[in-house]
Amino acid sequence: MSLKTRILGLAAGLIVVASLASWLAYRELSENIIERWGQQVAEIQVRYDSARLLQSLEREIGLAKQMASSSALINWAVNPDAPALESEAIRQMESFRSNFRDNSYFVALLENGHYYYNNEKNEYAGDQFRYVLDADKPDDAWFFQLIEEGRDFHLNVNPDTELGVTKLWIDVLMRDQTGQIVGMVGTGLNLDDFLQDIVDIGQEGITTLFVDYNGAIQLYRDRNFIDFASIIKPEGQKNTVDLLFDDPQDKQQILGMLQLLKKRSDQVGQVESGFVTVDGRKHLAGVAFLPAIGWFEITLLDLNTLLPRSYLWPLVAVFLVTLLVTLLLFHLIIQSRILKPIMSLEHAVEKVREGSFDLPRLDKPDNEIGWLADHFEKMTHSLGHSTRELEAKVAQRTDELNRLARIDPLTGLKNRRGLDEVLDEEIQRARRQETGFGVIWLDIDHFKSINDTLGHQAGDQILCRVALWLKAGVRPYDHPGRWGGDEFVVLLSPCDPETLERIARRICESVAQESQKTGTPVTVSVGGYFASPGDNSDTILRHADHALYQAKREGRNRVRIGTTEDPEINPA
Ligand SMILES: Nc1nc2c(ncn2[C@@H]2O[C@H](COP(=O)(O)OP(=O)(O)OP(=O)(O)O)[C@@H](O)[C@H]2O)c(=O)[nH]1
Repeated sequence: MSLKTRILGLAAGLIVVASLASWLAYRELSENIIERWGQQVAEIQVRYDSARLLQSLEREIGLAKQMASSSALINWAVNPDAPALESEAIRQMESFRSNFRDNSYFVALLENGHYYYNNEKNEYAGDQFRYVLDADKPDDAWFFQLIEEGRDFHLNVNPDTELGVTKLWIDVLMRDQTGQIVGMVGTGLNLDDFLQDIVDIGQEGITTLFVDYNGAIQLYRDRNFIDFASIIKPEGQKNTVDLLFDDPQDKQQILGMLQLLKKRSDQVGQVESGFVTVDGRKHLAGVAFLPAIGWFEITLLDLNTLLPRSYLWPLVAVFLVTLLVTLLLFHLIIQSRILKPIMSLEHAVEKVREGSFDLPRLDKPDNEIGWLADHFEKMTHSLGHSTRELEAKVAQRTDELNRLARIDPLTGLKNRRGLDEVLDEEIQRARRQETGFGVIWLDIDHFKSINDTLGHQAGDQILCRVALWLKAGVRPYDHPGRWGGDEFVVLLSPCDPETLERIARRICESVAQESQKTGTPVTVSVGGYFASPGDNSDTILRHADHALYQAKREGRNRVRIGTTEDPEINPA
């Protein structure tokens, strides 16, 4: 796998991991934010709803308490059979009726159980006495229960079957100067209007309900859940708040909150909150205690409706786009700053490996890779320079060796190999140009005895001298050489037979004359042969050697020129 693929794979892997981590962090964070926000909203909402409820009830409760402390009503309750007191009391009741929001009231006397009532239509004018409360009638149990409990104030949601109305009743006990209970007064609020105005305010995602000390539902948008006549129901038969929750843990949680708030009832404005599931949807529940009426307010916020997670999707989109742009930028930077320079460097290394020091243009970014490329370029230049220098030296040495391999070390003339090469060249040239060339073969006479008498070193000296005289006796473009031992060969080109003979004689004579001057006279026997085009080296050398042999045989120190018709060479 290439480096590019690996780096891009690694980058993609890292980005996937980062995205995953970011997504988890986003989920955790968004949940956290929504929860914190929800808790704040729940607390504000529960306080707001409580304030709205209390605001709408406070005036009615105050009026009802005022009515309960009216002396005309108390006096009458103590003496219910006195007609004067009754008419004064009814006058008082009617004056309160016009002040109550519902324009209705009720008065119940403990002494005789008489129940008085009039409504906003003044339907029972002059006939306010409606019926007698019966302790044995379940519908009237509320009255006797409240009297027994001795609670001075109570809110009660109850249908009055006698009157055919369902109201939120405000019940206040009437006491005489000694504190004895003498009756009960109050007013009612139309339940449907109340639910619509205070409880079911139509805000999507927000549910408000009120429960009493026992958790019995007193006000809720769905009337079927309301625990009517709660006060007279035994425990276990009440419609309690846990009916709303499917999860037993939620029930426990809410009931726990009610207990806690009840304990802290002296601390004003306390709110508890927690998550619950209602109708399969997660809600945040805010709970507050309303000591003025002895109820709890519960506000349920459906967070998915109030703040759907889709609101945060633009954030996710921004994140994803940023991620993609980052990946693209990362790719471009890695490509231009690392991968391209590395690839151009690799290409250059490959060229050097193949023996070429002419580098292509290298990418050199201002980083470690660029510096490496620069070092490599300089190193390659100096390597190329040294290699060229070395190659030149090797070629020079090789030429020198080649030259030395063709030179006789003692005399400095061509050796046998050198002579062979020149002979081949001359044979070729003769063939090409259809011209002949001359060959001289000479041998020092009696050289063995010179060696024997004067010594080998003196012999060498004579060989060197003969070489010098030989060189001096031929033309600059001729090729003198030492064939081996005391034998020398000269190739004459261009040449004709006359020149061959003339030069051969000149050599023979100059050796004899010059050696005289040295005190060690020597002579040479010389064989010559004029090679014709088409002659090969064997023929040529054999003829020259034969001519030399003849010169020797005829007494030495003489020249013999061989011919192609020589019967001893060509016996046929
Ligand atoms: N000093 C010296 N002697 C050499 C060298 N090479 C060969 N010789 C000697 O040269 C002599 C050649 O003798 P030949 O050519 O056979 O005989 P010659 O005595 O010259 O007699 P002819 O040729 O018949 O006149 C031998 O004794 C070799 O040992 C050399 O490099 N230096």
